Amino acid sequence: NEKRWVLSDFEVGKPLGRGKFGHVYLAREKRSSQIVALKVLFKSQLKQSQVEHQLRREVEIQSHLRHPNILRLYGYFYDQSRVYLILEYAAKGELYKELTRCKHFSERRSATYIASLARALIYLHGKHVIHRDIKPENLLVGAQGEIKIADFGWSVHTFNRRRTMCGTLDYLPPEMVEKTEHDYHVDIWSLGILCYEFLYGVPPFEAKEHSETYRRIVKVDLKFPLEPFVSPAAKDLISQMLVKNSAQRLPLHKVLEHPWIVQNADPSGVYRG
Ligand SMILES: CC[C@@H](NC(=O)c1cc2[nH]nc(NC(=O)c3ccc(N4CCN(C)CC4)cc3)c2s1)c1ccccc1
Repeated sequence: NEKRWVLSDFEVGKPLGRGKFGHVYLAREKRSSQIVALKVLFKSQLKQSQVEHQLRREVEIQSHLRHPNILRLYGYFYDQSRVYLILEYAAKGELYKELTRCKHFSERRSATYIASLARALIYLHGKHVIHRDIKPENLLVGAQGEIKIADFGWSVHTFNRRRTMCGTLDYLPPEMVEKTEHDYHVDIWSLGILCYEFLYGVPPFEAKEHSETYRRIVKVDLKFPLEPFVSPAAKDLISQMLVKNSAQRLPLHKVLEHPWIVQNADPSGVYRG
């Protein structure tokens, strides 16, 4: 959008949350009265972490995406000290807070979210984009209860490679932990981790020490607790996604055809409780 936005185009409201390098606020664009989320990032912090290129990529990628389960980026602007991203407002907030509150999700709710995310990833991969950071903290919930992938800070176009990694190891597949080459199959692994965490409330390879998590990931040391009860079909799907050899992970379109998804996911992609 060639429109040049400025801060005075918006009435800024309450803070909605915070993340790396800044905060996000509820805001209203004055001319259209459209409600948006205004993400404000500090240039100083971006510079000292050398992530300006990553932010440019996030903006470039997310601004061209159009999918019901991917948070829209409408535009951006900057001033002396900050960069502002004009984002779609997800009215039901952060998914991980809901997961913390519920402890774990039902099979229907989990399957509905996993199906929506599989469709969003099929769309992304079709555009040669890998998200690479699919985890509860980067998922939001829209007004109708639909799940939305946010924060494309770690996404890349498949032709270029990646550098160092920070944040939780839990979601990293073996090839990223072992720093070997990787491709869009990493998102299938993360979706399997996410499915497990939705159902059990914790990621499968969680451990006290990073070194222990690392060992469990590369070994694919997958165990299913006895509580809460989870159907064999769900375990089968997770086991077909958390496969060390990335080429053998269940392709996303097969995830959508899996019996557990077919029998449990709400076709509308919205969990109505
Ligand atoms: C995912 C992190 C990322 N966040 C975004 O980009 C974000 C983009 C974006 N769009 N809409 C959001 N909505 C909210 O954050 C939100 C939070 C709580 C809400 N409720 C509170 C409880 N109540 C009962 C219902 C309403 C409603 C909406 C967020 S966060 C980020 C990264 C860096 C810096 C700031 C933010």
